[in-house]
Amino acid sequence: MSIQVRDLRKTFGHFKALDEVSLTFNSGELVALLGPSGCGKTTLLRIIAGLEYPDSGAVLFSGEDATFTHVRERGVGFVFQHYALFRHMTVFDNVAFGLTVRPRRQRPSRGEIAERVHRLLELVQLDWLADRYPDQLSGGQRQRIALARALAVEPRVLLLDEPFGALDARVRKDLRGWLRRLHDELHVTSIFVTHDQEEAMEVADRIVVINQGRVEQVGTPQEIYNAPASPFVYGFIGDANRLCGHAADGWAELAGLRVPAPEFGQSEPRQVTGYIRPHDIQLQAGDQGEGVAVRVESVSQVGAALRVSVRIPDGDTSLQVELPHSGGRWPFQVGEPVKALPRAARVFAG
Ligand SMILES: Nc1ncnc2c1ncn2[C@@H]1O[C@H](COP(=O)(O)OP(=O)(O)OP(=O)(O)O)[C@@H](O)[C@H]1O
Repeated sequence: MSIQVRDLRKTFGHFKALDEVSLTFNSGELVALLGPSGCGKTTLLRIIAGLEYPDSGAVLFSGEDATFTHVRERGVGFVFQHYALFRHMTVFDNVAFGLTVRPRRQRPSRGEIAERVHRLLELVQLDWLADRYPDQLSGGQRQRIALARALAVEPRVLLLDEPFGALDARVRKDLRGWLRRLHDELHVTSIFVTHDQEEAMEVADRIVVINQGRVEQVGTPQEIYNAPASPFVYGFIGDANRLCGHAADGWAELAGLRVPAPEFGQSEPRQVTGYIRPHDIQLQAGDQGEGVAVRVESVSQVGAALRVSVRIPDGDTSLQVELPHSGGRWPFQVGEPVKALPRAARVFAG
């Protein structure tokens, strides 16, 4: 099922939590709502769920207005960060819950419920825990059971609010891969909230970047990473060197680095801010050749990459550079003069 939100606004007192938010979530897509704390992600998710109503604007499910449809009638499944499974119920009964509380006429038979619960427990690979109680599970297992429980009622939409937020880094990483695979199997339209850019990049088909209640950019993880639409997105997604300078005649001068700036064709210099990814800077040993002369400040190896910090002499600007490194001796030593040449940059006014 597709979901559309149109011109959503929501205020709490004088505070604008959502400001003219319009988005389309395609049927069967897995979309991440990504942004810093307090930007409005959860408010948007709650409005889609029917747990909150907007001040104005509309929510459409498969093209039909569902803005004020009751949460029970929307056919949504939820998983929250601290999803309280019923402590006095076994895993089996927790997953069966949504089916057993249905009115008699809509309720599947006991046999059908048992079959569906076991199928879901197999899907989340925890069938062997059916008789345990929530207190006897790890945090990661609890979230998988919470997901099985949300899926039991065959929701048309799955909404996940920081589902792995409370888990440690290792378990989070495992569960991300697992969620992606599960989604590929089920294709339920799913929206998940996260403030973790790596999680969004790894799991989502598309990412919606939100800042202060407004949509900054929507795109695939590659689009968002390779072509950030605003300084905010540059600062929020991936690492970037941020440099101030001036631009005119199609070129920008950023702390001594000269980069193309085709949007600034005017002859009067304008103040700009440029962003350069660490892996978009080339380093060449010595003081010959193209680029700006810099000095190596520090070198460290992180996995298969070499992180080099270099200092531009006229001022106190440091550049972070990332180079692939397959082992062996480091090509640059601290204190050495090198030439830095940016291969790609993006320049914004101001
Ligand atoms: N019921 C409420 N009453 C007053 N203010 C609220 C209410 N719910 C949310 N807010 C405010 O609206 C803003 C957006 O909140 P929201 O929970 O949507 O942010 P978020 O992006 O999900 O943040 P986080 O990642 O920290 O959960 C916040 O500043 C929050 O304090």
